Amino acid sequence: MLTFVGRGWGCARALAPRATRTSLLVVPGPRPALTFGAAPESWATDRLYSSADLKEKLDMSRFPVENIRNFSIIAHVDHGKSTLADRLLELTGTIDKTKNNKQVLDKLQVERERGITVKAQTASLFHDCEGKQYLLNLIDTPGHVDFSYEVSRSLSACQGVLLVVDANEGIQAQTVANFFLAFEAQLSVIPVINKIDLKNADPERVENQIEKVFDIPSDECIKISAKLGTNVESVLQAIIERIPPPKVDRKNPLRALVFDSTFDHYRGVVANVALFDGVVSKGDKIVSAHTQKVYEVNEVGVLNPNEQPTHKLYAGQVGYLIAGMKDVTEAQIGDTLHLRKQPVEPLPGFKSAKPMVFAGIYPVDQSEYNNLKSAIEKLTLNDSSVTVHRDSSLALGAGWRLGFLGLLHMEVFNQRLEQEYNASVILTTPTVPYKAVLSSSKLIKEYREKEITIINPAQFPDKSKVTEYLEPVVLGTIITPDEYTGKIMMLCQARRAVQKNMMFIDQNRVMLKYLFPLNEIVVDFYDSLKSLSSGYASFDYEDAGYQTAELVKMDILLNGNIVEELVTVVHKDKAHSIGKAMCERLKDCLPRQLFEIAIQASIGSKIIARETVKAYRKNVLAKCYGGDITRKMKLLKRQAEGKKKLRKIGNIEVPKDTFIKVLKTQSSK
Ligand SMILES: Nc1nc2c(ncn2[C@@H]2O[C@H](COP(=O)(O)OP(=O)(O)OP(=O)(O)O)[C@@H](O)[C@H]2O)c(=O)[nH]1
Repeated sequence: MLTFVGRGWGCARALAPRATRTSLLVVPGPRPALTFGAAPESWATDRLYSSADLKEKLDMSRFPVENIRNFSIIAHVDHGKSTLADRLLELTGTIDKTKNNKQVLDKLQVERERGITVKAQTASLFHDCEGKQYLLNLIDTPGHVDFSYEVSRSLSACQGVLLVVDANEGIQAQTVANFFLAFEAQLSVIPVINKIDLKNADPERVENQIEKVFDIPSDECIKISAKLGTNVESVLQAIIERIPPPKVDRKNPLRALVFDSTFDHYRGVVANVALFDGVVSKGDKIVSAHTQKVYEVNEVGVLNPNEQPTHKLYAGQVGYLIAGMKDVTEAQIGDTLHLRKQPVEPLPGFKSAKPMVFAGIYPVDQSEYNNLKSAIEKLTLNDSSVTVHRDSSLALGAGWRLGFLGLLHMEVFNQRLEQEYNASVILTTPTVPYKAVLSSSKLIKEYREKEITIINPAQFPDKSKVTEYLEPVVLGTIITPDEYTGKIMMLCQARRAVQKNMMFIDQNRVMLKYLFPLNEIVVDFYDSLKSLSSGYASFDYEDAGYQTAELVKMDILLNGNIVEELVTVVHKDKAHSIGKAMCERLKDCLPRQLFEIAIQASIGSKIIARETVKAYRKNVLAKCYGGDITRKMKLLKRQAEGKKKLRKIGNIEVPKDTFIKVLKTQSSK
């Protein structure tokens, strides 16, 4: 068993907002050094390092607690968090003002390619205002529901938030979810209406929504264009005036919360810390409350926005610390660090992750097992919301079963494995964690408990050995223009959802609450919702426990051989339509081969759907008339390389991406 399974040693966070929210249950982790490539040229690091006032800038004692503001920027996806962060970095001189500053805090390749934030990023800004020098610690957070664990974790280091709302789109589902995270953590909320430059912007309507839904007086809203920089100074002013300084005591012994960390191949763990009490300096001997291991602090500093060493860090401040932690298990997010001779009561830390979907992951080639193991270890250190269990399969060999917070999370993790670690993997059908109450005494003895959680469909116990099956449910929030309500209600019904609430948030926007079986929304609900509503509806969900369900295990077979990647658990009433859809989709995706292929969906020995792929011979040499042997050799070599990307099931060769394509249809029926 890998050591990082169930790293949620940490205790329930006292401040925990929305205890049931999925995102809260997570202990995210550090980024690897690989992601810290060269900083964008626009970063003014040279200026900071070489300027005459460098020494003065890095003396953190010049920021008394009352001059510190710790805040996060939270919002629905694409409402402009990272763009506002850019403007704040520019306004405070942290980065030079150039036209090239676009989401500079989104450092990962996957973030830049997808145009989304997946990892919260910290930056310390030095700001002079009315003769006082302020230290503003900004945390830019992701907007997508799959990454909202980053939001909840970031909030533990803050006293306030900027709640950014798009002036055209208005309040969306993640706006509501993020507001409640901040509200329940008792943080000051500054509503910022962004994109007022847009032609269809209607800031007054959004102000009214904010007043109605969040009970925040409309005159507290700040209207800006982060893109053009319009009125962003008012945001800086509001941060100073409306967010309280942290409540800390520098005279107490050191108490530092590790709220994030990265892994550097040369320096080991770089921990992001928020100091709740005391002071930490280079050379201090510190202790991890979790492991009780002692370390010497090699470096402390602030992120401005990249690392800048300082002499010390003081309570109330947020920065980084390097103390020679070399092993992945030493870098626990949520840990409390204290001085060796001054033990303290540990901070509450964070709850462990509660994965919403599980998928098997296997090396394409078993000889790559150890490389993949090391890549997964490093990446889960970077993102410890991923849970890892060792797994093996007859067809796929040794591998792991990973738990993710959603499908986008799974895709991003897979993309990062490929991009940052050059790993080539096979992913199996994502499944939600079902439960079974066992009736078979043999099984109860084997599992040593009556109620088991099933994260691998291959281990789904037969109906004859079970009293009942349970499926996870979530409370979903949908916000949509009124005209789409009817269609959306039909979609929800088709997904076996039960309506819980409905309210108008303004004259033509509706907020719907539904209880959904998790497996009905995990794969493609969001895509269907977006296409039904021409992109206008938004969706967010939180954990709502379990309900009984009639479940069956469904196999997909190719010429009688079970495709391990596609074994899935489905609701009894949907087995036929899902099986049929998967067979049809496989037929579309499978390349024709030299012989006929029968694609079948079965429940036990009962075949419930079938499709056939006709035989076909792909002769890559067909176009090579005459005797150009080098050209023929080239084509044959290319064909051989292509075969490496294939998976063999019986004698059938299946391209790796076929299964991912097929999975997309799984819950659409
Ligand atoms: N017109 C206009 N566009 C803006 C403004 N602010 C941001 N945008 C654009 O909105 C898009 C999303 O901006 P981001 O800053 O990446 O949004 P985000 O909230 O950080 O996105 P996620 O991190 O993925 O949730 C980008 O194309 C920005 O250029 C604005 O004030 N006006």
